[in-house]
Amino acid sequence: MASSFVPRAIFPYHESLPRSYFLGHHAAGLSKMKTMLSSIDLVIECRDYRIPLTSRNPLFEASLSGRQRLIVYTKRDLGSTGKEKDGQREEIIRHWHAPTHVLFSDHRDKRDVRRILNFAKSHATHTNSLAGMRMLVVGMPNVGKSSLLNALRMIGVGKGKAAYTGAQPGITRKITTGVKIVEGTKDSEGVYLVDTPGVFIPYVPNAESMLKLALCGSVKDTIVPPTILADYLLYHLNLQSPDFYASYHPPTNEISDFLEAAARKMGRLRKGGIPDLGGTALWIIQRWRDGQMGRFVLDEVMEGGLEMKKEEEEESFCGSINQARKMEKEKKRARVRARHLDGG
Ligand SMILES: Nc1nc2c(ncn2[C@@H]2O[C@H](COP(=O)(O)OP(=O)(O)OP(=O)(O)O)[C@@H](O)[C@H]2O)c(=O)[nH]1
Repeated sequence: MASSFVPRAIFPYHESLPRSYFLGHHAAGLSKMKTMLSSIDLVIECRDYRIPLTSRNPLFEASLSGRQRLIVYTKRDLGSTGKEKDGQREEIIRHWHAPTHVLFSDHRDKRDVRRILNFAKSHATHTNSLAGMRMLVVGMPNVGKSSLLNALRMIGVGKGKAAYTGAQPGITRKITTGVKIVEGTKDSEGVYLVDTPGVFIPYVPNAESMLKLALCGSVKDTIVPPTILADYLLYHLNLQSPDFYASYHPPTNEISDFLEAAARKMGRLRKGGIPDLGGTALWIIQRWRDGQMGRFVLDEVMEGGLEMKKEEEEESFCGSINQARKMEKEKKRARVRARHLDGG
């Protein structure tokens, strides 16, 4: 019965989860961004509205400082239902970043896109450059950079898609040439936006952050086992409301029961009628990513939350790529040694 159901208060710790997804094209993209910085007037840094703390990449702070920044929290439609508590959350987030300007966006909402465009235009009037203004859009993989670029171009100059977008991370691999998003005038060439590849954090400070990033699509779906990810989603669904999955199963903390019932209901069966749990897990996760299984935020947003996050990063050496790689290798070696000792 729903009334007697008690959701899990904490999610079990999964030590074996990978904590790194820093790929070659992430490192290459970041170094190219640094070399371009002198010709850039404004950096638009995208973060995911559902994980406003976890999708912050300290590498951008370290590498792209010295340029004015606009922080855009993307995919607002997937984390907000426009209620009072959403407004309060956004106020706290604005407060975290003051005096840096913050905007929230759903790339299909013209008002949101216009707000970003207006910010770019007002920045351009202060730039006073005959050659036009160049902006860089940066952020974690799959956060919605290319979708935002396309939306700005459509509203700004009425032109169609200039960048590929996709449900998996890593669609943009290279830095593009600038795309016009605001027409020029007799005094200026207009505003150009440069798309960049998503850059992942060198070392994720804890296993739960990795689960959040994976759930929001920042790492490929092959990196974290889908049933663990679906279990993490179930944990959050239960904290919000088990009603979100009422058409598949009554309230439960048992991921295998839930996936089995959903697989049977959707006819996702293997040979011999065995439920396809992995495939069903991915399907459920995708439904949540599409906003069809509740719209909510995974990070706890509170005053002082950003400062606490920065302290956590410093403790876990998040800014040091080499150290992170070394730690990851050492952990792998320790796991292999432990397996040998167990005779496995
Ligand atoms: N619901 C919703 N989906 C969005 C929004 N912005 C982007 N998406 C979706 O998120 C996915 C990733 O978007 P992209 O624009 O390709 O992300 P990216 O940051 O350029 O990805 P990389 O190529 O990894 O750098 C796509 O499926 C988009 O349709 C948004 O505001 N709301």
